[in-house]
Order: sequence, then C-alpha cells, then structure tokens
Amino acid sequence: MTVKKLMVIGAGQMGSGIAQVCAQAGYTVLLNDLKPEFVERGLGVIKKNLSRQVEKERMTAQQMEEVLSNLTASTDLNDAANVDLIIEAAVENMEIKTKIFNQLDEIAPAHAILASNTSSLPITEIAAATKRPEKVIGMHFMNPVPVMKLVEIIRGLATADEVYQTIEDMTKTLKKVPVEVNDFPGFVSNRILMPMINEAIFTLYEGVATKEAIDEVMKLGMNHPMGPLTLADFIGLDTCLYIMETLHEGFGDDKYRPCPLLRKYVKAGWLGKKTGRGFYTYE
Ligand SMILES: CC(=O)CC(=O)SCCNC(=O)CCNC(=O)[C@H](O)C(C)(C)COP(=O)(O)OP(=O)(O)OC[C@H]1O[C@@H](n2cnc3c(N)ncnc32)[C@H](O)[C@@H]1OP(=O)(O)O
Ligand SMILES: NC(=O)C1=CN([C@@H]2O[C@H](COP(=O)(O)OP(=O)(O)OC[C@H]3O[C@@H](n4cnc5c(N)ncnc54)[C@H](OP(=O)(O)O)[C@@H]3O)[C@@H](O)[C@H]2O)C=CC1
Repeated sequence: MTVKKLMVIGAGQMGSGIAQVCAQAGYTVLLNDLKPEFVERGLGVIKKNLSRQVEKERMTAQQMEEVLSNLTASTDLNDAANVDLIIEAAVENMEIKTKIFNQLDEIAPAHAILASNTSSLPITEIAAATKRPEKVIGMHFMNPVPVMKLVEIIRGLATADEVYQTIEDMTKTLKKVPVEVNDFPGFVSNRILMPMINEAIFTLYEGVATKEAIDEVMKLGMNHPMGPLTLADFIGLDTCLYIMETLHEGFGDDKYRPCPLLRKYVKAGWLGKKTGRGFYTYE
C-alpha cells in the first residue's frame, strides 16, 4: 500500500512536528485538533520553523509555500474518511486514545493504517478498541520531530507484516531512521530514558544537589545535550508522569514509582516549557 494522504491528530508539540516533516516529504496532510485555535497554533509553529529554514537559505520561499500548501486544518474527525494513514498524537491518556481509535475505525477507509505516537501506552490495547487490530501500529517520533532522526516503530500483538513494512518504508521517506521494537510498557526509548529523568527528580527532591548542578553533571559528565530536568521540562512534566505511571502499572514494580515532586508540579499546572514553568521558568 502506498501512503499519499494522511491525518495527524493533535496539533501540540509532537503533532505539529509530525505534520511538518510529512508535508516537507510531499504528503498531503490534514492537521486535526479539537478547536480551530489549537490547529492554528500548531500551523504557526510550523510556519516559524520553515521561515527559519528560509532565513538560513536551506529552503526557498517558494518551497516553503509548497510545503504549507500540503497542509490543511481540520477540527472534524470525519475528515479521516479519505486518508491512507492516521498518526494520532493527542494527549498520553488511554481513555482518550481508545475513544479516538474507536471513532477512527468507523470513519477511516478499510485500507487505512491507524498509527499512534504514544510514548508508552500498549499498542495492543489501543488496537483492541478497533475492528482492525492488524492495521494498528506504534509510530513513536522523538521531540523535536524536525531534528531527531529516530522513529521507534512498535508492533502490536496483531500488527500485520505488510502494515509494518508500509510504515517502515514511509518513515524512510521522511528521512528518519526506523527501529523496530515489540509492545512492552515504555517500549525501549522511555523504559530507559524516563527512569533516568525520574531519578534526577528524586535527586533534587532529596536535596542531593540543585537543579542546575544535576543538569550540569549530566551535560558535562555524560555529554547529554540537555540535563535531565531541562529535558523533562522540554518533554512536558504531564507526559513524563503519564509515562512513569504506565511503567509502574505495566510492570507492577515499585522501581518505576513516580517521584512525589513530579506529581506535585503536575498538580500545580507546572508542566514545563509549554506552560512557561516547570523545574525552570520560561518566557
Ligand atoms: C518523551 C518521548 O516519548 C520521547 C522523546 O522525544 S524524549 C526526548 C528526545 N529528545 C531529546 O533528548 C533532545 C535532547 N536535546 C537536543 O538534542 C538538543 O538540545 C536540541 C536538538 C533540542 C537543541 O539543540 P542545541 O544545539 O542545543 O540548540 P540549537 O543550536 O538551538 O538547535 C540545533 C538545531 O535544532 C533546531 N531546533 C532546535 N529546537 C527545535 C525545535 N523545537 N523545532 C525545530 N527545530 C529545532 C535548530 O533550529 C538548529 O537547527 P540547525 O542546526 O539546522 O541550525
Ligand atoms: N512531548 C514529547 O517529548 C513526546 C510526546 N509523545 C507523545 O505524543 C503525544 C502528544 O504529546 P505532546 O505533543 O507533547 O502533547 P501536547 O500537550 O503538546 O499536545 C497534545 C494535543 O492534542 C490535543 N488533543 C487532546 N485530546 C484530543 C482529541 N480528543 N482530539 C484531538 N486532539 C486532542 C491537545 O489539545 P488540548 O490542548 O485541548 O489538550 C493538544 O493540542 C502523547 O501521546 C505523548 O506521550 C511522543 C514523543 C515525545
């Protein structure tokens, strides 16, 4: 199956990045969110990113217009009626995701593949909300999407081989590197990354060092591009907490318990860069 037209659901930091790279690769993209202002915010971020490419003379103004013409705003899930692929990047919540997939199963054409950009939730469970579990797959992009090379591709229990192949081929057309993994909580990326971030939060919580010191140790000592607390703010503290809860519940092992300080920040609405405040403050 060849993918030509696709819908991205959720115009937040991940959805807008995914829509951008797909439009740049020449796909026709519908960018969907609940309200027009959310879609406009996502399209605004894409325009800003592309304008930077034009300023750096990596793209002409005409090429930018071509990319933008591949993008259409949508606030109606019924627009998925004539697409080949849907990439869902709504909030990291199983109830919301299964509801979306259940609706999409009714709306999308029979041949369409339903992919989720979930960070940690079981693909097999999301697939079970549909009558086409063989066409459901995980397509996990990394943040910031236009920059990061990896797409972790997750096979659910029932994912068909030809569906895996279509998604692997499509990922390569986005100039990304696909890596195949099986469906276990947090997959590979967040099973390893998120406990490190959670441990950094415990290190702060227990007063071992200041936030700046913790980040500096990991940046200068381990050559990480960002310290773990800066990275947590960048990912979103709500998303970090959801992922830790999925690991904790999925493995039933207390080594994955989320740090109380992470819970407190999320309850306060300090979600990181996207809300202007997390471990650090942002303009
Ligand atoms: C939670 C999950 O489920 C999975 C995840 O995604 S976990 C998060 C994975 N991501 C990471 O770990 C990111 C770690 N951080 C980094 O790699 C780097 O700090 C970074 C790429 C974000 C920024 O890099 P930097 O060198 O510090 O800054 P900067 O020089 O401003 O940016 C480097 C390039 O990235 C681009 N860039 C930075 N942020 C960007 C963004 N949000 N969107 C688009 N482009 C961006 C810049 O334009 C710049 O491009 P050029 O080199 O082409 O000019
Ligand atoms: N942040 C990261 O580093 C990464 C996140 N992910 C995953 O990507 C997904 C999105 O994360 P991220 O972009 O960071 O989150 P954001 O909060 O930035 O964006 C989520 C967007 O989805 C919208 N949304 C919520 N419910 C629905 C719905 N029912 N239909 C359509 N849109 C909806 C939200 O609207 P509203 O504002 O109203 O809530 C918001 O615009 C999550 O599953 C996350 O785990 C994957 C890789 C990396």
